[in-house]
Amino acid sequence: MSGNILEVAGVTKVFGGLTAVNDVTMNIPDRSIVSVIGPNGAGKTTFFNMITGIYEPTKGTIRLDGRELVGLRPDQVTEAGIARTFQNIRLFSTMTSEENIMVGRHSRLKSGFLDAVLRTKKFHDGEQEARDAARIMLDFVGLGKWRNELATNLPYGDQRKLEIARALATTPKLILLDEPAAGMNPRETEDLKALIRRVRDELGVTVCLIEHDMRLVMTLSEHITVLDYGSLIAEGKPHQVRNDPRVMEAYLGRGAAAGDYGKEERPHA
Ligand SMILES: Nc1ncnc2c1ncn2[C@@H]1O[C@H](COP(=O)(O)OP(=O)(O)OP(=O)(O)O)[C@@H](O)[C@H]1O
Repeated sequence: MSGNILEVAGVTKVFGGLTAVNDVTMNIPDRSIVSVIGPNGAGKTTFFNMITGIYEPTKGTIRLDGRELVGLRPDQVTEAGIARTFQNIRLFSTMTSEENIMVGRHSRLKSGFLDAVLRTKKFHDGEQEARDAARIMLDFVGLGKWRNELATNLPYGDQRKLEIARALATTPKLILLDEPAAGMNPRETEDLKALIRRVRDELGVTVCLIEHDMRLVMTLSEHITVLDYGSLIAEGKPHQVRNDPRVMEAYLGRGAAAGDYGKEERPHA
């Protein structure tokens, strides 16, 4: 065993004439918290989309615990042990918090279509298991009191936590969070930071985030990978990346302020 939960080697994605991700190699150690950063359009989301099977890489390999993921569908990647949240909230607004998580749990249910139609014992057992798992996850993220509330009625920060709970309900080995702090106020961001640490420490789930909030990235990450125009331009511990001239140039070149680069691009609450 290499000690890496994920090994991405030489991954490239070309859209027409544009190379969105260019020959990126990145290893994520098991049970670590790591970040992928970079200016807008650097290729971060495309990178996540390749890991999760939404896009097939033009080149390169992606291994989870030694198993090749390239060629798998998104649901098969979830089944293999990778969960994710998206940049924009993607909850079902007409469902309760609990139901939103049960949907996330779906890929783990063993009963099939016929079991559902015939309402077999297997179906009921599966349904109960999904409900129990949803409650455990709601309690874990501190949303137990919102169990029967429509997702759309939850405060913004709690909706983002609900998305994390839904992803965790698939019992992943690795969770990818795409801009989890976007739009959060400082108190919500602090809460989020504590939750991400608990996901790793208490559930043993490896965390990889894309994030523009540099304060969060620098205080939470054990390792940071920096992309610019699709290429990896720097990586290392937060203090190494923060002081890397290539990183400063990548951000400053686009008019960001030193020390807080990237942040002014967000409409902050
Ligand atoms: N499906 C697609 N077809 C064509 N071009 C795409 C597609 N998806 C992304 N791109 C392009 O690839 C480049 C990288 O985009 P991507 O969304 O991965 O960047 P990002 O680093 O996540 O940016 P942001 O921080 O703004 O979310 C951009 O130039 C984008 O326009």
